[in-house]
Amino acid sequence: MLGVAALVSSIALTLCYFILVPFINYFRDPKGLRKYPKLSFWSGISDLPFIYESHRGFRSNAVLKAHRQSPVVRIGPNALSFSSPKAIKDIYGHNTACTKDLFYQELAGSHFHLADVIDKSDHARKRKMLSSAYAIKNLEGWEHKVADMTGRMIRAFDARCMAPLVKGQDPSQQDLTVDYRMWSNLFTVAAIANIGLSEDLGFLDRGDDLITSEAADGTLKQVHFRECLSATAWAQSNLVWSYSWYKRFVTLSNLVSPTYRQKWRLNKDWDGIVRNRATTRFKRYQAGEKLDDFFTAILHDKAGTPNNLEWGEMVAEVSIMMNAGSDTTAIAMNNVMFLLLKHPACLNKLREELDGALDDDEDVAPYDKVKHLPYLRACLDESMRLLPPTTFGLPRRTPAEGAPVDGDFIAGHTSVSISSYIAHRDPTVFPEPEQYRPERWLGDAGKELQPYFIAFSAGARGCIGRNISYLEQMVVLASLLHRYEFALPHARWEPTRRENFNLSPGPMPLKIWKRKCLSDA
Ligand code: HEM
Repeated sequence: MLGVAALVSSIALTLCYFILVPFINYFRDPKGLRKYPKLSFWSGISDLPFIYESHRGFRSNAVLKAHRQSPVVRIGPNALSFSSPKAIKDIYGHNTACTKDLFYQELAGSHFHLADVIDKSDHARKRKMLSSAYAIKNLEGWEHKVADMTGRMIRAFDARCMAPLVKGQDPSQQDLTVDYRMWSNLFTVAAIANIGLSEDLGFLDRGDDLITSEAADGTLKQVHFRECLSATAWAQSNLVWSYSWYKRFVTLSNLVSPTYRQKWRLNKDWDGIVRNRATTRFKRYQAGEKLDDFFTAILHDKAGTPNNLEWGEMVAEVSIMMNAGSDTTAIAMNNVMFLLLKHPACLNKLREELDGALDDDEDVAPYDKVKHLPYLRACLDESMRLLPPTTFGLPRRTPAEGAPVDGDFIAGHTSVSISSYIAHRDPTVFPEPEQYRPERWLGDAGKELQPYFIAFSAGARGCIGRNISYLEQMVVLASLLHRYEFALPHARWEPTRRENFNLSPGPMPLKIWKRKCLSDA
């Protein structure tokens, strides 16, 4: 009898917690959020509709459609999405009163890293520690590492070159020898491992991403880097949106879903990859090796004074470096190649610029020769405008006393965000936003667009790695387009795309052959 009573009361309590309390809160509306249109009928009551959209694979596109009705959309009981470019400064600008939202805390490991730390002074400490390593003046120091990786990519691509494509024909299946999505990712992981940890992963020489993962007990095994990182992003980006329930969702998904079980297992392997990178590099430091890389900046300042970080914090910084430092740039590289192949007039114009700047026999484009090429930069920026690698609305939290956003007063402790995918489609700033038009970035008109370009976010929490990313993107794209021709499988070919935290394209098989003018030279 007692058992039945306990069961009934726990069901009643659960129903009350999940249904009654959210309903009451919705109608009480203490923050005045009910006036905003909702992403879906239930979005004011529960985060589950947003979690459902995540599983469908392209949240930002669903939010974009909702923004056609309103510049502010309620995407969860406590979460607003903005679309107006005016909201950028309020949410992300240098003087914003908003902080990173609880989202970052939920996803953090035992220690915060530069990207997920919430406390502003702790962030300032970390950013100061790492800023010299990432500074623009240090790019020269990293250029030879990027050049080395580009040279290896060229060797791999030379070996996969086919006979030129016959005009008017599509490549045959066996001629599609380069999965550019994979190769650009092998490149960025290998490059950041070299720049960040002085480690040679050999990915570009072998053409695979096999890497050692180290369990907490020291057991080692070989895993695939891309599979582990992508499974982690898939699972986390599906479930995190109901912050207070996230940890329970992780447990539950592990119990009931074989797919999730597999993803969380790969997530452990991802942690093991990071652990092994950190322990491997630390052993070299202990052995007295003096290495010029980001890890050195984590260990001590330029004068050699130790930073005395806890081991967990060092591992966390290695984690964000290997993650943010590889996935985003690889997506950007893939997208710009795709868009240029889809827009031959832009590709020809870029080739003309590159051929004017580079010698015929130059394999790897020297950064000095390409860094100021206006059309190259315009092609990259237009690609990151149309398809920003990181598409989701980066969640910020209003301060306790509330804050103005886009002319509205938003109550305290509310989650606010603006997705770059949406902001970059504002036709008042970017006319014909769905068109790939690098020309819009040229000259003074192009400079005026910069405050509305948020692929790297903005303000104090903007991307610290953007200079490294431009270095990699420019050198690789210039070198490859100068040396090769590429063809997509056919004229209407499109990649699959899934939005985890980044908008991740699927494989992009290409045919590749040497450019005639160069092979004749
Ligand atoms: C196309 C390439 C890249 C894109 C689109 C990109 C985008 C972004 C964005 C949107 C943020 C803000 C994240 C947030 O607020 O949650 C960010 C922050 C960050 N990015 Fe990047 N990123 C790129 C390349 C890189 C590279 C190459 C590195 C490292 C080498 C890097 C390291 C970081 C770090 C550490 C942060 C946190 C900065 C802070 O909070 O102070 N990123 N990035």
